[in-house]
This record gives sequence, structure tokens and C-alpha cells, in this order.
Amino acid sequence: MSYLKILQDRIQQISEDLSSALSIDVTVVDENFIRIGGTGKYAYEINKCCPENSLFHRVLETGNMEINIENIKGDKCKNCSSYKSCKETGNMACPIKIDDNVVGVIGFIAFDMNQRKLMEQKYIEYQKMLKRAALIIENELMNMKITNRLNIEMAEINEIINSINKGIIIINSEEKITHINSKAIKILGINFSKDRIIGKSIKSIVNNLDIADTQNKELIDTWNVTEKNVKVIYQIKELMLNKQKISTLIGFDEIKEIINIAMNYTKSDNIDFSCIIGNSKSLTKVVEKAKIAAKSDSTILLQGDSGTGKELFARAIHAESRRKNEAFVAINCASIPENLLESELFGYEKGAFTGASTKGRIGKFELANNGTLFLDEIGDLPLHLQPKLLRVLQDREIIKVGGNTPIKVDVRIICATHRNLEQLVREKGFRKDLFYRLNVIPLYIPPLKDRENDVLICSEYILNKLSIKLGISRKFLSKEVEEKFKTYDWPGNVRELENVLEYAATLSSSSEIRLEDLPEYFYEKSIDNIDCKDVLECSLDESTKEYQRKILKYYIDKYGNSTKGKKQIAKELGISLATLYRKLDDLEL
Ligand SMILES: Nc1ncnc2c1ncn2[C@@H]1O[C@H](COP(=O)(O)OP(=O)(O)OP(=O)(O)O)[C@@H](O)[C@H]1O
Repeated sequence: MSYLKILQDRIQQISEDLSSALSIDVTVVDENFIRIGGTGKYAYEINKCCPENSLFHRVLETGNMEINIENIKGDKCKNCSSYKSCKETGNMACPIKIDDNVVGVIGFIAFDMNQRKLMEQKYIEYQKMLKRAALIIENELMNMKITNRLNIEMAEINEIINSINKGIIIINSEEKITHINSKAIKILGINFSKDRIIGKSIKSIVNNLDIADTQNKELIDTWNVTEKNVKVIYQIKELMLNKQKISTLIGFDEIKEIINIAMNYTKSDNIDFSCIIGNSKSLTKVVEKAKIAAKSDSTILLQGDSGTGKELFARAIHAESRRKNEAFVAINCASIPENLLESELFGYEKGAFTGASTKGRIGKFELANNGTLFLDEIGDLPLHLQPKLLRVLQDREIIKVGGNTPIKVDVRIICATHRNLEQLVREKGFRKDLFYRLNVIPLYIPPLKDRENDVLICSEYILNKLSIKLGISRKFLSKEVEEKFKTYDWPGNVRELENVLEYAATLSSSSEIRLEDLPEYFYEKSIDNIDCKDVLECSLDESTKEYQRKILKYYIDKYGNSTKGKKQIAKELGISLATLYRKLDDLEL
């Protein structure tokens, strides 16, 4: 499509205005010899091809103005394809140029003797007018080209900003948002569309933001974003043009995410069998077995209660295996929504389902290629995915969701569960054939209460780590606490021990951890001791709420506030993790 065609309406308007001002007809032809605008007889010829070898053709080819008034139907016209039928009594044609290229022609046309007379009388004036009209159209074309280029550049900038894995916001001198990328929207948890954010004041989104250039330094702050707080590391830079500030760029990352990335790196990089602490016979026996199993490629099934160290074992086995320099990829089958689990495991082809990325996505199996895939909470793998996993284990190839080409994968599988898989098989909650495929090397990790003195050895180790993590002096257990620890049954195992020690080490004022430094539930003995006298003084609704709050508080103290802790709480209370989150929210815990 020609530039003139894009501006067709505007060109027709210019033609009509000129025609009524000058009492002469006007027409415009584009570089493809198509009539774009016209008045008089040419109003009926719009969008049609112009006659061949006409005067307009010559102007398009030579780029020079042509005038034919006196010699109409003479030499200049004799090769024109409409020579015989032409009704023109005179014409003047001027090229329309962009960057020295002829992109069309504008002409003044006389169709009768009156118009021709006018053309003759006002010859100089009309010539000037025609050149000016060509110039007006050239300017309009230039503006359109510039706007077009700006739109393209804007789209490119948006694409570049969006592809950066960091929150980016650009604001103008009035502190209004001109650009925001998807990552920024995600970190800030803004739930309205991008279009509605552009033009808004940055302060209406992050109300405590101090917009001062951070001079290339990264600062840490907690931003108040509508109803929540987001801890970020950010940098602010003023963007200058000719020494004038034109806008301000705010780049930021959520601290939580950075810590998670760092944790993932350190976890997989440093963990080996030396990190599994304990001297008890039951533990050392399973460690020995695991070291032998690490040398093979066989599938391992780790069973044991929550917090006994199944993931720790899986990482240590990977670190001791021939795959140690390849990826260790973990996926928790219980914490990923059922409808997403298949694509998380196997990946998906582009456009496989609504909401899928247009580029498609690689799954955990492919990510773990040549390395180890740890399938945590395998007992929670939905029944409909079990045959698919079985097929992958048998054929050693995956098919992405929405695809049909098998992809070869070389992955060592380690899976884990706190559930009794054999019983689950009996109850028809887990396929027998899959169970046998996974249970090639079963390793059972004993609970902490059955590991003789391991609780004290682990405590030493954890207290050492805590003094570094919390930046405090090394703490020791009092004799009473040691006795208490030896008799307590540790339902949350080593994870619970870690939580209890972190609580106590943070709160104890001396280097000795005493009974009173332990979380309340330790000396309250059990949940049975929760006092509900005070809650009975209010309405039934309020007392029920208060009682629930006390119970949940008890369990949070016991198992900690981490996701794993919450999973254990949900399990003990016989509710789903989602229900637990809703309750915690309702009860403002
Ligand atoms: N023997 C051990 N020595 C040192 N730390 C341990 C030991 N066992 C477990 N831990 C620590 O306890 C915490 C819980 O361990 P891990 O996540 O491996 O347990 P898990 O059995 O996989 O739990 P879940 O079944 O809830 O997923 C981790 O911080 C881990 O480092």
C-alpha cells in the first residue's frame, strides 16, 4: 500500500478544499498510478488506474513539473491511452516527493473553457499554489512516517523492557508512569491492566517511594503497595538529554526472589553426605545404603516422616553420583495445582492451552536432562498423571503437552513421600505398576525420636549454623533442655528441631538455652492445655475464632511459619494447605 493511500481521506479533503477555493478541479495519483483523490469528473475515478503514458506518468517518472494548457491534445498527449476520450482542456501536474523519491503527483485540471481560461489568466498563481499543495501533502506524509517510526520504536522499547527479568518503571517529570514492564506488575501485585497504569502517578502505586537518583547504588526498602508491603532492592536513575532531565528509570527486584535464587544455588551446590548429621545406628545404616545407591542410576524411593531429611538425602545422593556436575531439579507434586503439574513436568508446546506462553515451555524432565529429577511428595501425584509418568520411566522419553514428538531424556529419578505408598496402593490411591517402577531402591529414613542421641548431635550442628546465620554468639542447651529434647517425640523431626532452636536462640538472653526459652507448647506439654476460659466470655462466633487462633498459633510455634511447616500443620489438622492459608488470613495470623 502506498503512503498516499494511507492518507487517502486527508488527500481527498485537501483536493476538495483547493477545488472550491480555486474553482478548478484537482486530482492526486500515487506511485502505483492509482487515483487517490479527485474532484469534478475525477471524483468518479477514485481508486481506479490512471490512463497509461499520460502527463501524470511522465511526472512520476521524471520528477519534474509539467504544464499543458495551450497544446492540449497535442504532442504531449498523443501517446496517452485515453487520448480520444479525454475531457481535459488543460492541466498542470506537480510531483509529490519524500526524501527525493517521487511518491505521487498532484494536478490542477480544467474540464471546460471557463476553467481553462482561469488557468491561463492565473497561470503563475496556480503554479505556486500547486507547488504549495504538493508541499502540504509531503509534510503530512513526513509526519505520518515519523509517527509510524515512533510507534515502531515504542513497540521495540516495550518489548525490550518486558524481556528484562527485573521490575522496570519509567516516570516522566510529573512523576507519572510512562512505561512499566510485566515483571514490575507481578512484583507489585498490581491487578489492573497495563493500559490503566500508564499515566498514573507513581505515588498512587508505591506511596512511600522517595524518587531521588540513587547515584548508581542499589538500596533496600519496603515499599507500601496498596494493601501490602514489598521488600525490594532498587536503583533510581535520572535519564538526561542535552543536560535536561527527561524521565526517571526505577529498576527493582523483590528481595524474596533473590534469596530464593541464592538459596537454590547454595542448596544444590554444597549439599553432600557430610551435611547429614547423626550417629545413630538407624541413620548411619541408611546413609551407607544411600552412598552405594548413589553410584548406580536406579530409581530411589525415599520414605520417612515429614522433616526427616528426605530432600537432604536426595541432594546428597545426586552430589555423590556420576551426574553431580549436571542439574538437580526438584518438583513438589503436592504444591503445584493439579492442572499445571503435567506441563510443569513435561513442558508444553506454544499455544497448548489458554494462558500458555506463546513460546512454549520446557518442563522439569528436560531441565534435569543428564542430571537428577527429585519428585517430592510423589504420593500426591494425581491418578490421571500416574500412567504418563510410568510411560516416561519406561520409554525414557517425554511428549510435551499439546505436542506429539517424543523427546529423549536421560534423567535419574529420586522420589520421596511421607505417605505410606504401599497402603496407598492398597487403597487404590496409587498405581501398583508405578509403585514397583519407583520402588527399585527403597530407603527409609527413621524419625528423629528413634535415633538415640541424634537429637543432641543435630542440635549442636544447628546451633553452630544459627550463630552464623543470626550473627549471635554460640548458644548451648541446658541440662533440662537436653533431657526434654531426648524425651520429646519430635513429630516435625529435624525441621521442627531447627525451628525450636531458632526460636530459642533468638529469644534467650544468655548463652544458655533454658526451658523457658523454648516455644510455649514445650512447657504447656500439649495442645490439650490450651486455655479456653477467656474465649468463652464472648459470642459463640468470636469464641470459636479465638479458639481457632490459639490452636493455629500453637502449631505455628511448633512447626514454624515456612511452607513446609504449614504443610505439616495442614496435615496434622486434616485440612488442605489452601484452607489453612485462608484460615490464617481470616484470623490475621
Ligand atoms: N540428618 C540431618 N542433619 C542435618 N540437617 C537435617 C537432617 N535431616 C533434616 N535436616 C534439615 O531439616 C530440614 C528438613 O529436611 P528435608 O526438607 O530434607 O525433609 P523432608 O523429609 O524432605 O521433609 P518433607 O517431607 O516435609 O518435604 C532441612 O532444613 C534439612 O537441612
